[in-house]
Amino acid sequence: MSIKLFDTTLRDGAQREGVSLTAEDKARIARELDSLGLHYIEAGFPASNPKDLEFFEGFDASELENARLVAFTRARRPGGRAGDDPAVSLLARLSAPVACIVAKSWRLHVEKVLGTTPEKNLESVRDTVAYLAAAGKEVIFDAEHYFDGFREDPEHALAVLRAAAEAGATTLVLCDTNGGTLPTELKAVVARTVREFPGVEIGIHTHNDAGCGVANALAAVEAGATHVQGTINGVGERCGNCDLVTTIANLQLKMGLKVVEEEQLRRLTEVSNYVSEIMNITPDAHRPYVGRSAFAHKGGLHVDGISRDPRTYEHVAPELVGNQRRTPVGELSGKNSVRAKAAELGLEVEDVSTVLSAIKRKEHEGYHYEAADASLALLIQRTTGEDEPLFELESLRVISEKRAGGEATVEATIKLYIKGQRVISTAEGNGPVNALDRALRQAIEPHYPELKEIHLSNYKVRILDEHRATAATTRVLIDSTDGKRVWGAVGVGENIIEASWQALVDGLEYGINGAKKQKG
Ligand SMILES: CC(=O)SCCNC(=O)CCNC(=O)[C@H](O)C(C)(C)COP(=O)(O)OP(=O)(O)OC[C@H]1O[C@@H](n2cnc3c(N)ncnc32)[C@H](O)[C@@H]1OP(=O)(O)O
Ligand SMILES: CC(=O)C(=O)O
Repeated sequence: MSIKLFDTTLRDGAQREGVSLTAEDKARIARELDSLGLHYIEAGFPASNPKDLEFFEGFDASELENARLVAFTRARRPGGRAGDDPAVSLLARLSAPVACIVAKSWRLHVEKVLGTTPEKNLESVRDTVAYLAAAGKEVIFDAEHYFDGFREDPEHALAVLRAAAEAGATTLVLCDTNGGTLPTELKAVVARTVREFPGVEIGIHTHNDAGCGVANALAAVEAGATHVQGTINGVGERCGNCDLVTTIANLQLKMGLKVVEEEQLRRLTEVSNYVSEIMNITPDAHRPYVGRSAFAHKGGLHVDGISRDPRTYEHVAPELVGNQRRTPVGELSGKNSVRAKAAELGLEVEDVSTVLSAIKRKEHEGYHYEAADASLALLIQRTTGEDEPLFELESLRVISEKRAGGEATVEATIKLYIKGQRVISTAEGNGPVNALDRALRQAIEPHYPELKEIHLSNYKVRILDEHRATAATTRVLIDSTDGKRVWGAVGVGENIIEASWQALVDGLEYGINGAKKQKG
């Protein structure tokens, strides 16, 4: 069975709250989706807004190697003529070779929203599809609210599809527009519809309002649908659409249906992250198959199993979808987790039990090493006596001053020994961490020129026991970067300056020693 993949990230996906794509963003995403081997890319609703029109007027559909470009519109208004309806006739003029037409298949909508009769609605469907087919377009027909419509009046829902098919639609797409249908019912309705239209391609378009977007699409394929619509990462209005990323992986790896080439499947993680990036959405680490945590094994028993055979705790190999296995270490880890993590960090550990006890003790104090590889590597080295501290601290002092009507100023003074030499350094900053960072760099940079390349890239504070109010323990996470890598460090204390200092020093020590090792 061959399945056609229809992506609507740029049309239905763009209806997600908070998303706004420029014509250039759409072009970039369209090229990326094309490289994934999708068959159709629905890039917008050109009659809706000037931005979508600009995209369709400016983008050369022949640039796409695999996919056909699709422009979307609604059926013409009841009582008129398709050629006179600007939202319909516009598609005939655009170069996109495929037109996707949405029309009502639920009587509630026909009567309440359009304020017309089922017969007039059928005329509108016939006229619109026939007009665009005559204009040389491949016409895909989206039957809006098909499952709700079928539940209320199956004959009417089927009549809408028949009108579209007779007028020249090549694919009839059954839409669970409100996303409330469950797989058992949906599968039965798809199977019945497939029987009614032998030889016609039946498609499925699902939403995720009942959490069944992907499950419903797969159920529809089992019932005979051969065209699947969805969006990358499931973006879409309300709770989103069927996630095409998960669906592609499931169709290919679980249902044995070859929908893309193997090397395209290995790009799934990259494409998912790329689309999140352009849409300015923080990628959910827990997305199936492609999330950063999708193959992260934290439980000690799990890491132990994985180290013997990955199939013990992985349903598929992460490499198949371009993802990778991770073994975050923490209080739930066992000795095998520490061995795996140390190997990942390039460290050798003989006495794993002592390191594991140190990690668990520190996590009990409030440290958390999952996002703090730098501090974890240093903890391992400190436990095994292999760390190389950059300096020895004598004291530090931070003064924050606020005068009435003026801005607050912060000054930090650090006294330390470096390579046997006592250094005193004072610097100002816009906050205590900034002032400490400046004073420390001033003191140690002459001895560690690598420091010039290292910058702080993120600073996060978390209060661990909020009920203790201002006496609460604070955990600080600092990310540092040398422009090529990013590493995290953690500090904990009742005093936010002390917690920040620990994370700051760990971040710099890990960065400088790593840079020295690389040079060496
Ligand atoms: C299920 C789906 O995802 S369908 C796609 C939904 N996506 C969007 O709505 C995003 C883009 N939409 C838009 O930019 C605007 O809503 C437009 C340009 C389409 C229409 O804007 P307006 O003309 O101002 O109408 P408005 O959105 O307020 O109301 C919709 C009108 O279309 C009619 N309508 C709704 N569905 C359909 C349909 N399938 N076929 C024909 N007419 C329809 C309504 O009856 C209403 O008519 P009225 O103006 O006579 O009251
Ligand atoms: C067409 C469409 O987006 C829907 O019915 O959900």
